[in-house]
Amino acid sequence: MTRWESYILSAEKVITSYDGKLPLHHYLKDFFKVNPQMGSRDRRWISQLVYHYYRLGHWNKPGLRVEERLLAGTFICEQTPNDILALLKPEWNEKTALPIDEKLQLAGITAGDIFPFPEYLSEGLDVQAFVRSFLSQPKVFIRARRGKQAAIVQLLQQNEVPFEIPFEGCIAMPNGTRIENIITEKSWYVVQDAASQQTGHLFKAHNGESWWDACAASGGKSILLRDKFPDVELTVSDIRRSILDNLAHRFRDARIDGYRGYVMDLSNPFKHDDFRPQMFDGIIVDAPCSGAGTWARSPENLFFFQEGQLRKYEMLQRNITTNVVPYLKKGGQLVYITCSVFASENENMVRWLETNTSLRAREGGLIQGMTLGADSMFAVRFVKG
Ligand SMILES: C[S@@+](CC[C@H](N)C(=O)[O-])C[C@H]1O[C@@H](n2cnc3c(N)ncnc32)[C@H](O)[C@@H]1O
Repeated sequence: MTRWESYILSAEKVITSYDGKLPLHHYLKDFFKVNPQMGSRDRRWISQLVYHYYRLGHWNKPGLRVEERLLAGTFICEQTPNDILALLKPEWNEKTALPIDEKLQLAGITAGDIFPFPEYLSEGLDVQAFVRSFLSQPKVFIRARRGKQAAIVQLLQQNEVPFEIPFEGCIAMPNGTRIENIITEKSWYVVQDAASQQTGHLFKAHNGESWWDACAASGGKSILLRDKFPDVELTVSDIRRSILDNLAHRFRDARIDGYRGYVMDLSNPFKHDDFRPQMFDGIIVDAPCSGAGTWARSPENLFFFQEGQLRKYEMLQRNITTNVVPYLKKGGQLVYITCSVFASENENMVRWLETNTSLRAREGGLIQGMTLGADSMFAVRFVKG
């Protein structure tokens, strides 16, 4: 058996045992841990094959074999000839540099095969660009902090790292760039997708105000808020202690201090001695969601997605947002964010909140990241009437 055939076999092994419950990169890590004989080149190729497989989303046809789909994925997603196609599908190997639409046609795959849910998408989304975005790994973005852009740029140039600056403070680099080895001072930057950085335009705080990042995760939005408004009083919460521990670690690296952190499940109405009605000037609800705007980074979620899951997210988003509104001052702001491109989690949720709560939408909408090689998100700023 050639090295390439054994890569295909290993990729098949991963795919047939993987059920989508763990993030794919964790699953692959565990797979390689129990297969220590595989070297770094083997690991890279097997991972790439598996990712290519999932990038084809919901494409299927009668009798489609895993190997056939792995080869189709490799043809569509790789831009240069490679040994796998040379051995197993030579007629495609010389065509890898063709435009993506021609390659899809040659492989007999349509955008609708990959993503058969266009009717659920948010208004105004460029569907073709969205589906094409699944077929390559997005870039990695950092946000330069506290006037450090020039110093970061100098380091990137010294290390011959190709980069772009799509807008002030945002630096895009090829995926896989080992930023931490190049910029060793961790407080100079945060890793944050371009779309996520853009949500900050809706944070219209005033210094001294009290803000609550209600679904804080590791604190990406909180750090953005504090960078813009260093004197904002910050409260953060999330559903699990381990998440807040990660946040504490990230805040230390970012030199953010003086905040209050709470473990809270906001899907049910709650009472807490430290939370009084109308105590916050601003609330950020970066809600749990389908994550569809980030599927180019995690194509396994595209593969396992079923439209029935949307209802669960819709209910969670309604409940979390409704449960935090009483803690917002009259005239205060709530920024609702998802990394989804589905209408039910985005504009339909805005309509529902306007009908069922005292929130009134003021500005914002869909942030399409595809042309930048970034994620897509949705963010709207409400004011409480
Ligand atoms: C999209 S992430 C937030 C990302 C974060 N704001 C950032 O910028 O990195 C959504 C977060 O909501 C949290 N979450 C999920 N269900 C929740 C619940 N019932 N109550 C509170 N938080 C919840 C998740 O644990 C997750 O960390």
